[in-house]
Amino acid sequence: MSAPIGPLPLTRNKVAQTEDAAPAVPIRAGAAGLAAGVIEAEAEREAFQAQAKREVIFADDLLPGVGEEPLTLRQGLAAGGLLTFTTVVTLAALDELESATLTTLAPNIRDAFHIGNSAITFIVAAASACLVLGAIPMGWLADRVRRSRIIGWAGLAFGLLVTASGLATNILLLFLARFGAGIAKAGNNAAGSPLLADSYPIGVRGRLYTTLYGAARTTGALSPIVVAGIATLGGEASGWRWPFVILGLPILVFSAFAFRIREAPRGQYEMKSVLGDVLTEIDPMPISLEAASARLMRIRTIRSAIIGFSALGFTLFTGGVLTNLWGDDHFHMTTFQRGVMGSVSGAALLVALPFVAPWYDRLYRTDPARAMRLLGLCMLPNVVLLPVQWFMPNWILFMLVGLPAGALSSVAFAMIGPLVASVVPYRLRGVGGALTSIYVFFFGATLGALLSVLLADLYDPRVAILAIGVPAKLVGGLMIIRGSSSIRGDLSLVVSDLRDELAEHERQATDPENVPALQVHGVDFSYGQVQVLFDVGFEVKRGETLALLGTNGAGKSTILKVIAGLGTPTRGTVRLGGRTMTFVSPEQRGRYGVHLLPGGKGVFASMTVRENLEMAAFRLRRSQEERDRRFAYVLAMFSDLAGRQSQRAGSLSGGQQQMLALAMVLMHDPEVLLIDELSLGLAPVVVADLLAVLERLKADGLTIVVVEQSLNIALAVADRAVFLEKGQVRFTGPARELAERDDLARAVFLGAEGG
Ligand SMILES: Nc1ncnc2c1ncn2[C@@H]1O[C@H](COP(=O)(O)OP(=O)(O)OP(=O)(O)O)[C@@H](O)[C@H]1O
Repeated sequence: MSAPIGPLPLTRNKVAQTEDAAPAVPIRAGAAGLAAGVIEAEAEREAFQAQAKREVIFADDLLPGVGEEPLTLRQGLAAGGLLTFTTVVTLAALDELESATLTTLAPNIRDAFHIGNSAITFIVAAASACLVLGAIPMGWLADRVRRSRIIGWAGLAFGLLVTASGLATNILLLFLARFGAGIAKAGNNAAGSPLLADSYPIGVRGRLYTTLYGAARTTGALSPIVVAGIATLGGEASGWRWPFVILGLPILVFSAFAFRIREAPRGQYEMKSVLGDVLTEIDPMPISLEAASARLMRIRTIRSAIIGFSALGFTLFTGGVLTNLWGDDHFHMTTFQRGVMGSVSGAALLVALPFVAPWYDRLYRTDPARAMRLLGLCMLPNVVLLPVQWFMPNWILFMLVGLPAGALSSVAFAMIGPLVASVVPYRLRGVGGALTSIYVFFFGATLGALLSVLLADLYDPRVAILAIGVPAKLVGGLMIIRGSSSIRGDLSLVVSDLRDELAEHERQATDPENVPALQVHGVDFSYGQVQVLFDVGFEVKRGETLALLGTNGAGKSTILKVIAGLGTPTRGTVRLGGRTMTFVSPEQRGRYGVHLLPGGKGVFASMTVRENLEMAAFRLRRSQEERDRRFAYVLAMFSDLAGRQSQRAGSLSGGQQQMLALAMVLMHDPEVLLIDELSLGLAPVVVADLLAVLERLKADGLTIVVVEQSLNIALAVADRAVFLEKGQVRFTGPARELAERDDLARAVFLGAEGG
């Protein structure tokens, strides 16, 4: 179902544009009065923040994937074609089929290369770490380039390196091959998962991801037998080489299929569901890992899922080992019996998945919060089942009680993928998945493993499981259940982002000539837990100068930082020339022509004027011609500086230093120039010189956003003005009109009128 676009049932509370939105702090006598005033002002700020922060929640049937017609798995697969699904799942299964090579063959490899136990243990550990570490670069790539190519190339590399591991002539080569294989293996996980989300309808995601997970888990469980079987057939001396060589080959073959996968448009099912149409972005700007992570960690559902699943991950690495150790020590189980126990547990997961996955999909269609709660609820029975299991008198009962416990945990893990995919902005799915696995595996599983080892060593495996596993399942389950209350809000964010994109798309289609140079739409920004920008939005036309005015602490500098990429908004979009720039790094923005002149001292005091300019020209070091051109331009504009090139910057006057700082920014040839506090603390005559420079820049076609404390200066320089108060836009319009708004103008004058 696709939702019609029309008036939206918003519940965001807009603050009325009245004078009393900016209450003055009462002036009292003495320190006590001042303290009371500050406390009162702080309380007011918090109340204001709580009010302004209220969420936008869309009606359920406007959320992506909610209220849609039920789909069978077959129908879902038909929508995206079988090739994508079969290739991703087969590669995941083949990847896991070789997963036990190193561990199973460790003694043979140790003997073949005459190394010690510690060396082979180190190689096994390093190879596992590479898999997790590889997730981040692969996830980052998956958000930038065609995912089918990542799967293809990473698969080929993985297949080759697996095969090469079997041909290694010394331990260093084997180590390098496993190191590379670990990183390459992350490619299919990191790119396959977002590709599935974009290739198949939202209504079958639970089933798709669980099939992927189930296939990988099954072949992973079979891996030791397959590896040991091939090695045995291969003979005593070089038998260990054969599993690598043989298992690498099918990976190579299936990786070749990946190149034939059609690259699904990013976010297409969210767009179809919310907008009824698919928008494609031509030449998207590259996403920065830092900005993507910052945004993702601000999504409450993701935060809860990450904490919840990391807690669950505490027994991920060690649960199996401790179970087997207990079976051996306590029940004196034979190797065969332990093998049976392991296989039966694996089979229990395969029995549980076909029930829970469609259930998740069904719940998600009607109520995403309940779908998320289901995952948390899957964990809670473990809180009771684990103690019962670990006090069973014999191994059969130990195994039987362990079946539902293990299956339910695994089912919850299998569902991380669809849950994360639903709330992550579609541009960030690769990094979103990678970040989740880093947390779950590194912080959860590794920390849990260390604690388990410690407790198992000090006491016994049962104490380790009960002391770590039980609280971990309780905390994990409850965190996920608690997090379910935020999923509607986070899905609503997905909807508002998509609607904003559609509006922009339509606008660009109807009026391509008038795409603004800079757009800031619906930006929320927080420093830690303190939100300082609320739904801030404005546009700047090409060649226009916009003044940002406002009271102290209103958020003017912060919005400039958001535009320059020095802060990632929790919500909202920044566009440059109509292209989304929200998640682009500050360096990249610089390359696209966005430059910030920050407030305060912006020069290197101990260096000369020339050296400062040379520093600024560093980026142009490869083009002497361009460098000379910029020097000539800047020195012509700042003739006073031209005559002081050998003078130390620290010995210049405040005004000259401000000129030099501006000159340094201009060395970068900006298209959009952001200036924070242009005139602060400068003498009127210097300010007049600066204004003349700005006039020239305007004449040269630069788009300028300038933060100004002084209304007079803003009026002198700007075409339009935006007035911010307590993080909200209170006025947008011609600068002259702002001067006529007594209520707002007074706030500036009462703040710091300098000009
Ligand atoms: N790095 C930071 N960490 C925490 N809070 C910050 C940080 N920088 C600014 N703030 C807070 O964010 C709010 C907005 O600050 P910002 O500097 O953007 O305001 P401004 O309008 O530029 O104010 P001013 O004109 O006084 O510089 C203020 O309450 C400020 O105290």
